[in-house]
Amino acid sequence: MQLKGIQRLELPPAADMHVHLRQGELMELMVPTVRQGGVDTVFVMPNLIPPLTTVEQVLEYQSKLQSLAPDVTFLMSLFLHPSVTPEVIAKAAASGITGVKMYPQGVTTNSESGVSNLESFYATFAAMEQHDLVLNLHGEVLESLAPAGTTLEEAFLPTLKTLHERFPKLRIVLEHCTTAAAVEAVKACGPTVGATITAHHLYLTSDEAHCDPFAFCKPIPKNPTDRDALVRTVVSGNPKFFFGSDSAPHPLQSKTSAEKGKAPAGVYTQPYVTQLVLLGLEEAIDRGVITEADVTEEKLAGFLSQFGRRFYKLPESSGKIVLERKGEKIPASVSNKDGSIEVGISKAGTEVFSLRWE
Ligand SMILES: O=C1C[C@@H](C(=O)O)NC(=O)N1
Repeated sequence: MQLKGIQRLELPPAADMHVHLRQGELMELMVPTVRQGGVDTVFVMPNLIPPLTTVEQVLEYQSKLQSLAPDVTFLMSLFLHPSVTPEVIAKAAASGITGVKMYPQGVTTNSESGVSNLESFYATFAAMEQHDLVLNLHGEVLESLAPAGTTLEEAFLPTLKTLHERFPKLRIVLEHCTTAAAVEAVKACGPTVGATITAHHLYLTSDEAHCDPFAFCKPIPKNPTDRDALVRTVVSGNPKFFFGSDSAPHPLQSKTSAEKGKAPAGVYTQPYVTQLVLLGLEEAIDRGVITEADVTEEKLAGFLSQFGRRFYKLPESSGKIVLERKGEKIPASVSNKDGSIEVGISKAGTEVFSLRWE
């Protein structure tokens, strides 16, 4: 296959192992965009207001999502908090909850009740290891804790190693990894440690993220070398790395009216998420970072669909998505019927594959 020249491409539906679907009216607008982007399975983040710290809250949220999209599989997570005790973990496992997300306190959107001391959660992690729940890490330290010259993500990597050594059977996902160093750190761990890679970190760098509010997110995109290391990882066929878009919608108004550098963090990619991964690879071919021969259907299916399902112990999807070049361009935004909520989409105006389900 020659990605740049190909007119039609068939793939298994994507499994997007890191999504923000929000709540209320914004959730109602977001949920239908999951399948629009070619995705049939999502791992849903719990950083709502208030954060989802009880099994009951998570199950109630799941049933709302499920009623909005009966044909999507919603894998659910708890927000790591002192109230998530080993007893809560046992109950979560019995209720079909998949994972627990760790947000360092204050590092990103709705993470004010996040974690300031990981060691205080070791009993919870031991229970997660015992009940086979996944630990999902927002792998960054607070700016005040990062040594000069190190990224917030690189400063977190020793913690990943410590957790893996201490809990070798605990499945851990380093979410939305953005640096070559993070890729190497994940490779150095055993098979219980994996990582998600987003679409937008395959095409954004810090230059764009600092001047365009629609490219601003956490972790901040890094330099071209890091971006290109992520692209190479996607086409490497290494099953430790799988797709998780971190699609993070914020009302357009909050992005455009914020003072420079103060916009809420989050890049919204969900309605075109499969196409945006392909676009990231196409741009990398143009830059000479990878070649046409590096991108095969097998590797795309592995990264987008199979590796994530395998890590989460799910069966493969029986569905199919078809991507065709028809001159479709990404619209500027999605909005609800009465226009009261509008969310800007990443890479608006760019020509991408059209996607349909078969
Ligand atoms: O980790 C996160 C959270 C997300 C959000 O908006 O919830 N936005 C981000 O950019 N990164």
